[in-house]
Amino acid sequence: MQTPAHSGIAEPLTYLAAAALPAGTLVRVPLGQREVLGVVWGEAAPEAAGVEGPVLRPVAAVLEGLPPLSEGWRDLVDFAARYYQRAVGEVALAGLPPQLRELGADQLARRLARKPRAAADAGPAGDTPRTPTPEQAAVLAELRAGGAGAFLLHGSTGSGKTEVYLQAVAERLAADPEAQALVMVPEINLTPQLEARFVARFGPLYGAGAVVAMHSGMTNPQRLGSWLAAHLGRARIVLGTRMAVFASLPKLALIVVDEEHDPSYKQQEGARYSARDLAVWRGRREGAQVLLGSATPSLESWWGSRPPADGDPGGRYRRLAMPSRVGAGDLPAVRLVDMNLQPPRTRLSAGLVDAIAQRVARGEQSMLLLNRRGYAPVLACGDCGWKSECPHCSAYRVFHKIDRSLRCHHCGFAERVPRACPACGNLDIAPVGRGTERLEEELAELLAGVQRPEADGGGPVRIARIDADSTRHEGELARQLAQVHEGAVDVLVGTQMIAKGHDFRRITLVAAVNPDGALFSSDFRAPERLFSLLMQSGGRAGRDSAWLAAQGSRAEMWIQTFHPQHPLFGALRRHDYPAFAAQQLEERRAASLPPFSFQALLRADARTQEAAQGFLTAASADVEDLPEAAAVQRYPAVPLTIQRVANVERAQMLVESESRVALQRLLAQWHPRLHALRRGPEGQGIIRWLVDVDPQLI
Ligand SMILES: Nc1ncnc2c1ncn2[C@@H]1O[C@H](COP(=O)(O)OP(=O)(O)OP(=O)(O)O)[C@@H](O)[C@H]1O
Ligand SMILES: [Zn+2]
Repeated sequence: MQTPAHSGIAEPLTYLAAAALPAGTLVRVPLGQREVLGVVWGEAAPEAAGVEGPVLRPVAAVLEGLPPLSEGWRDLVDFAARYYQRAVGEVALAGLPPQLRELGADQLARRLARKPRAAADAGPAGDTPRTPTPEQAAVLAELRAGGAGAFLLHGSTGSGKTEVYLQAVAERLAADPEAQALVMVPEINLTPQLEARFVARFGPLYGAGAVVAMHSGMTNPQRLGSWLAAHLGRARIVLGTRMAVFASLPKLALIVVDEEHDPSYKQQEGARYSARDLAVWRGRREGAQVLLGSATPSLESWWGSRPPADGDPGGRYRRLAMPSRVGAGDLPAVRLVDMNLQPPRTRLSAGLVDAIAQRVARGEQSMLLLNRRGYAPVLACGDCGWKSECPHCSAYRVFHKIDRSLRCHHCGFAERVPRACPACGNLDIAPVGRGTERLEEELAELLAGVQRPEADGGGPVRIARIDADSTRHEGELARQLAQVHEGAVDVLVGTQMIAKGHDFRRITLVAAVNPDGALFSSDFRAPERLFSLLMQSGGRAGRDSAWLAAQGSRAEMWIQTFHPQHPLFGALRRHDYPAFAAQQLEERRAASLPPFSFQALLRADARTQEAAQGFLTAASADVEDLPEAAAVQRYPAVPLTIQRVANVERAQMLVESESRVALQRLLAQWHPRLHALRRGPEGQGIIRWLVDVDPQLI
């Protein structure tokens, strides 16, 4: 069961039961004054059956009708808890649907008695498999022959990875009438298309209930429904986000991790697990095949799938490749615009505006990427130098013109834009820099004279914006994406939300307006993220090669940069992920960074930066005596990049080792000491501390 957070109780608690309960049984047990959900984790050691100490309390109820959670599932939870330094109960509970916690035994029995949806209502019209391209066929053959184990599918954007997933799943399910598949995607609401495809493909075969979704956008009853269907074996396919890695799938045969490089597979609170890494672990534990797919694999997975070479046995994953686009289309031609050669303060180069205008006139769509929402990141006074700082965070509040607000994107603090400078009264306060709102506005001005083709009804250019602001309301994102797919939009402006996975058919030009920021970040993973973001967004252009040819058009990716000589752009121009990866791995090896070393972050939040750092420094000294300490480097405590959020000071300490085992051992022994430290004088003023194993953001 879930014990109170940070109580330091990491192990299961012991209860009395009238008869032996098999491990994995779901029960209700008393905890303090409450009755909570629990999972029987195993039999208590005889001495725990308490000669001394408190009298054991009995189990309150057994959730009848639910088969016990499998040993494989419990092992997964045990491993995740140990590896990510959390309590077993916390991880187990996080892996179960929230509503299961609230239901009593009777309520659950009633819920289980409810009939599943009839197999007849198969939902939308079916979707027939396509004849695989030669590359798809080769990959499917390797998967068929490959058996259990992990595979990395490196497939270009538009190479038809989705079709490979669909057919690999179909083969598994057809081979065994009970087999189940788990398909994970980074953010399901970004790809409503995909869910529809799976339902259309498998609904007619196995009934409407055969495909269930699992993600945080669902209501609690929906999540319980999906979980039960999977646990009881009624669902054959679970399609979900990172949380789905904990789905109870008694007959799991295949796990697919789409866009395996995506940072959203890493949970950023509570147990900070990587769903991708757990998927690989789970596949190995359960003898299931694991298929990781991406056009730009994470460097960890790329390195992990290297072929054997002399003296090197190679990686643990088998690498599969689909370099070509379906329909023999080309990847977009990459054009770098040297912003040093543009007139000062140019935001959109004349060449780019012209290229967009031409495409609008031909009835093609363009897409502009700017990874910053709002109108302008800062509002400033030209007289006294006042800037729109957030009073609670070490960050500026962003100017949103639409509702004339200044909003902090870190703590949410929002105010109306002041009429005059709050510091000196000057009326002339101005936005500095630019976000998607402003880009949309400027674009409308620059393209004001452009007409759409008469054949399509003519009229002025239609610009749309997709970002976290424009899609705040339920269903809004799906509606806006549908508009783009229908061709009701000529130019789409947006943040990285528009870069991912969408199979847009009429986009022929993609532009990254200002990607330079990530080139010089202090986070060693920033170039990797930038490269994949650019590759991914470029991949939205020219996906329908037949239509493109009929248009007499070419797909292009434009990049505005002040650093056109940067090697990252060189590799991007050639669509050469392997070259980029090789260069990055070289640097990582030289600097002993992952995947050549293993990291964890110890973080402390406190009222003052001194307290936070002091706690970390003391924590570091506290493990000096451990035998592993020599093999695990602990760097000095430093403030986070955004050091203060909502009046809380944040500091972190990087912990690194070339030995994963040494790092894990040290962390395990550190845990109880950190709890003790928190209670002591060094813990004064500490609000919370946490450990992030294999951190993605440094
Ligand atoms: N064998 C095939 N025959 C015809 N069309 C196909 C085939 N396989 C895939 N397609 C089509 O090709 C397009 C691209 O496929 P898909 O979206 O799966 O690419 P992807 O590899 O997932 O790309 P990305 O990484 O950019 O998301 C889709 O419209 C898909 O329907
Ligand atoms: Zn703030």
